[in-house]
Amino acid sequence: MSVPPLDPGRGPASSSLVNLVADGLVLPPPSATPAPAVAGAAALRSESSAAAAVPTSEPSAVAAAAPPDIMLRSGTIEKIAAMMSSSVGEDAASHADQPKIVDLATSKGCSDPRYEHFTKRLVAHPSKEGRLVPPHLSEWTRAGRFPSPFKTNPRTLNLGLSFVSNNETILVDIIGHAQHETISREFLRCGPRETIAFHPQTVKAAIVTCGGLAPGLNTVVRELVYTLSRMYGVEEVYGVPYGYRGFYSPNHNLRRLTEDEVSSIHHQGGTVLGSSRGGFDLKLICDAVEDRGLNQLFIIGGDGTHRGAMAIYQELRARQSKITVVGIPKTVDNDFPLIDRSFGFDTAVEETQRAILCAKVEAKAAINGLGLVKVMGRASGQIAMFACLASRDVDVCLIPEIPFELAGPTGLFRCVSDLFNTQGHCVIVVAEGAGMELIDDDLRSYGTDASGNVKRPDIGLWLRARLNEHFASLGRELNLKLIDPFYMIRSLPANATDSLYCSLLGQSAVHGAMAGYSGFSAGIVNGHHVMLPMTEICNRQRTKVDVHSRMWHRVLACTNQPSLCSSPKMQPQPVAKANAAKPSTSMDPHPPVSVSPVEPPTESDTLKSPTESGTPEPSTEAGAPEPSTEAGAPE
Ligand SMILES: Nc1ncnc2c1ncn2[C@@H]1O[C@H](COP(=O)(O)OP(=O)(O)O)[C@@H](O)[C@H]1O
Ligand SMILES: O=P(O)(O)OC[C@H]1O[C@](O)(COP(=O)(O)O)[C@@H](O)[C@@H]1O
Repeated sequence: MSVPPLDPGRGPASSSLVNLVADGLVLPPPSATPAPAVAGAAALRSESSAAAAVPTSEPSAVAAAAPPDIMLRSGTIEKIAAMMSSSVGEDAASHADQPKIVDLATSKGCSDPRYEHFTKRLVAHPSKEGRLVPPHLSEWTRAGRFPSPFKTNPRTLNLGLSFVSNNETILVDIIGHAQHETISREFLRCGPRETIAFHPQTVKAAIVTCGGLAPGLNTVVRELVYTLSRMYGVEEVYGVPYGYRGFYSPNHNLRRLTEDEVSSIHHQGGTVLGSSRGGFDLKLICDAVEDRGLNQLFIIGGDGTHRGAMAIYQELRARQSKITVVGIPKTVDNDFPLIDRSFGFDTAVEETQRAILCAKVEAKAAINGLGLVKVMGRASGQIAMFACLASRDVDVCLIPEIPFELAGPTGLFRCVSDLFNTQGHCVIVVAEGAGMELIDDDLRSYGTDASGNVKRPDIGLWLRARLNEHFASLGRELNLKLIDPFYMIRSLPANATDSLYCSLLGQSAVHGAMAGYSGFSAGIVNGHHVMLPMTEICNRQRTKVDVHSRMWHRVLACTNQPSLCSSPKMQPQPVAKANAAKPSTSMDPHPPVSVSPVEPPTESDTLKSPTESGTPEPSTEAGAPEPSTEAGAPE
């Protein structure tokens, strides 16, 4: 594929900020430099010749990358208010699009009642720290400045209309309160930039997929290849086999990825590149990247992968390499911090519903039928929670964030008995990390996987054994069917929603890399695609279900399940603040997989037998007290 000619012409002034500058309402940045004139495509055959042709100096490159502070002249608010259409005051979404016209210092002086809410509620963070801008190559190396090929490539000419400026941000904290102002952090918006940092013919991109599978991995890979190649004219894109180790392993070669090669991969589940856990060796990876002349890395993975990507970014930056490191968040568990949701989650929930329906059918067809469905989610109950809500066929949802008891008047055994009494059957969904507080300390974990994730006993098998034992001891019939769609829900190709999401993620990642941003991940926040600095991601814990949230209350309303835990010290703690940063910023070589959100149970809490830890149940189906059962070791 030939490289589209590059043209020095400027694109249309798409940003409202540009118009405000033109109108003299917003002061331009002191060092704002017009886009450089470029001789033409021939002059850009190599980046070095292009760099010579373009009057690129370090300060101007920085100016292009770092958004200027926006200063407002006094009285500006009124002028802007007068300029804006009357519809703006009525639509919260359009407010969110215009956060920066608010000046905290002068907002009180805004007399237009239409902007009262606007100034109170949607205030961009006044400090620079609140504007979470990802690093840019120009901060440590000589970044190129080239006009985007969108301006002249006949196939993408119209895309020039959708350029995004470095001043467009998305507010993170968007819930307004009448009583006080909401000061929001901002992320830089994704999208094609007018000026790019790489000449497309010099790009040597590599894509790697790490960790567990998620629906849509191949769709992301395909979109990365297509965006690089079709939108920018990049010719060299490589796939790294089997995760991080594929960068340096003598047993595997990088695989050239062309449009033809990847055109149909989105119809397959899994990842055509292969994936793995473990194998992260910072020096070997960075040396291999430099030796192979790679200059754009697209790293698709979860929180572990991102800690690795962050380390790679930091190391390459320290080496002053002109290499961008871009992450794309992946985890089927949907517990990646900051983003609205992770790709593949929707597909996984949809597939889980099928298992739930199957459980329901089996349960209803039997005397005292119990359908038990075990789903993924070692630290977070997101899949279980959303699948329960979506299917509406579940009686009990068990998640890692909420401890539960088996015996006693509020325990699971009693709850199941009651359901048999009232409706003759029941359906339970359990997330893999749930119930760990019931399992003896020595059996709760058995080592770690190659990435350092703690291995847990199978809660589905364990619960089945306990329930069977309990009902057998009562002499009461139980027909329990354990349905384990564990790997089935993540090995599918993406559904339509996830597929679209994956495509946009791939495009966002490429636009950011071509613009010269690094150490960031493309993600969706409040419905908009943004660049999340990796520091922000790596300083946060995985997202957990907040049991005091409205979403969990919806689950309780949907399942009608009682509290399954009477012990006050085992009550779940509120999630202090969603996406709250960890106190420490240090890299954690093997991040602990936190399963229990409450203080670890003491020995007396650990289940020896249900009756030891709970009150005997007052009645059985026949009205007699249920005898105790023995809790054995997990299977
Ligand atoms: N703290 C870390 N620092 C560097 N690399 C890590 C770290 N944690 C995990 N990795 C690497 O990231 C890759 C994927 O990690 P893993 O935890 O298996 O999946 P995920 O990224 O989905 O959480 C593995 O190759 C692993 O070695
Ligand atoms: O058997 P594997 O490959 O280790 O995967 C199991 C784990 O993968 C997960 O889906 C999460 O994987 P990631 O963290 O890599 O996204 C967990 O829910 C599950 O415990």
